[in-house]
Amino acid sequence: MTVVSTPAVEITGLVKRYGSKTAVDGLDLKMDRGRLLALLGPNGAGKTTTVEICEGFRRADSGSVRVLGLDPVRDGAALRPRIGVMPQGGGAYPGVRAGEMLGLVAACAANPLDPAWLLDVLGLAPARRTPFKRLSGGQQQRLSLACALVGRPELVFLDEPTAGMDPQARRLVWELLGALRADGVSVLLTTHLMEEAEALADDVVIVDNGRVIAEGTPSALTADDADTAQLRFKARAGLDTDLLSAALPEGYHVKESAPGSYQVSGKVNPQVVSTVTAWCAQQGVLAEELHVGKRDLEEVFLELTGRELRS
Ligand SMILES: Nc1ncnc2c1ncn2[C@@H]1O[C@H](COP(=O)(O)OP(=O)(O)OP(=O)(O)O)[C@@H](O)[C@H]1O
Repeated sequence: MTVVSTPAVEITGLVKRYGSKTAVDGLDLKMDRGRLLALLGPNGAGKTTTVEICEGFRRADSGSVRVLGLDPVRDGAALRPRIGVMPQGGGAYPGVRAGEMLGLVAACAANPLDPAWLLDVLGLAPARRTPFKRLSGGQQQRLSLACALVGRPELVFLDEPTAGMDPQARRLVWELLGALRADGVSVLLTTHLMEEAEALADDVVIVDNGRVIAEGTPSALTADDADTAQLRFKARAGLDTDLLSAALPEGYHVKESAPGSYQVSGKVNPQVVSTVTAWCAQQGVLAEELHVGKRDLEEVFLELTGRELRS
């Protein structure tokens, strides 16, 4: 007998308005079990709203949302023990100690992980007696992650899990998320850090203005059309790209994909690089961040929207 498992998350035509503001505007998303999916987008794109609807904290205005095959509002009681939630900003009783808080959450689960082990893995063992309000922002975030994971959820929602963490703490969290994924846990995280999405995700969904504007594996999203390395650089906005295109061999074309970000289409060779830098020098312009190679997710976003991801 073939067992067809329902997707971890399936969203169709999701719409959510706050007054006259449409935060989510017809969003479709499907996430299979055992995947780590990063919902990537700039501030205000609708990521948190989407995740909160999946968690059952907010109601959709229209559209359909299924989490592990269940309706997050109607079937909330059945769903809650099976999912882990790390909300943006976290929160706890200010006086509760880190270890006590995790112990309390663990006590509510049928088959919890060992809280002491989890504190250790997340670098929180030395802080286990520290009251929540005295933990650093990054420690509070890690404790919030520990609380989301201690009940061995099948699916975890993490809203900007590493926001405000130093690089070392971020590395610990990335390692733990990698281990979860290896164990077959499904993870949906939101981020506006493209490095995070590239480092962790099996699948990336880029949202902007409440809609999906691109989706796929990180390598599919960043693959160039011609499968060749391309040349990109930054300089002051408004360079005469027609003039620069004319200076290049036939078939090459330069476009300003966003103010001050330039992209040369065509296969890069040493002569093209030298012509571009020489032409900029003639204009008295410094070509900065000269980059030959595949696009990264930041550049994919820039090309799709003409805006920086971290706006
Ligand atoms: N409770 C609310 N009342 C009114 N507007 C809201 C509310 N929550 C969110 N919004 C608006 O809805 C839009 C989407 O917000 P949301 O928090 O879902 O985006 P986001 O992608 O998670 O952003 P960020 O990366 O900043 O967390 C934004 O314009 C936001 O200002």
